[in-house]
Amino acid sequence: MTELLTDRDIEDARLAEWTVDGKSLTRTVELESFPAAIDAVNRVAEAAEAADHHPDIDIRWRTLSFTLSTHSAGGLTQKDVDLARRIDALIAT
Ligand SMILES: C[C@H](O)[C@H](O)[C@H]1CNC2=NC(N)=NC(=O)C2=N1
Repeated sequence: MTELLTDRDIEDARLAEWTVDGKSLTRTVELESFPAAIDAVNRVAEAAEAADHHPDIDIRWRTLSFTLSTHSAGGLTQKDVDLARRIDALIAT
């Protein structure tokens, strides 16, 4: 099983756009339009499936919220940090 990260590990990862609640990481982003938001969701979905690690995604018109947690570990792992970085790259404008 993948190991849980410490608070220090998460700080050191410097995920500037993400907020941490202890057991999950969240980033909310506003895209330029609803189709642009859906395109972003599709890019993230493809990366998530390839990594076999899946975010919770909330879609509200053109605002997306991604919430990351490793359910099988009961908290944050390196998989979440890696996926956060992938999401940052995939939604960068
Ligand atoms: C079998 C497969 O690896 C697991 O079901 C994966 C799939 N995607 C997952 N995604 C997330 N976020 N947490 C998990 O524990 C998880 N488990």
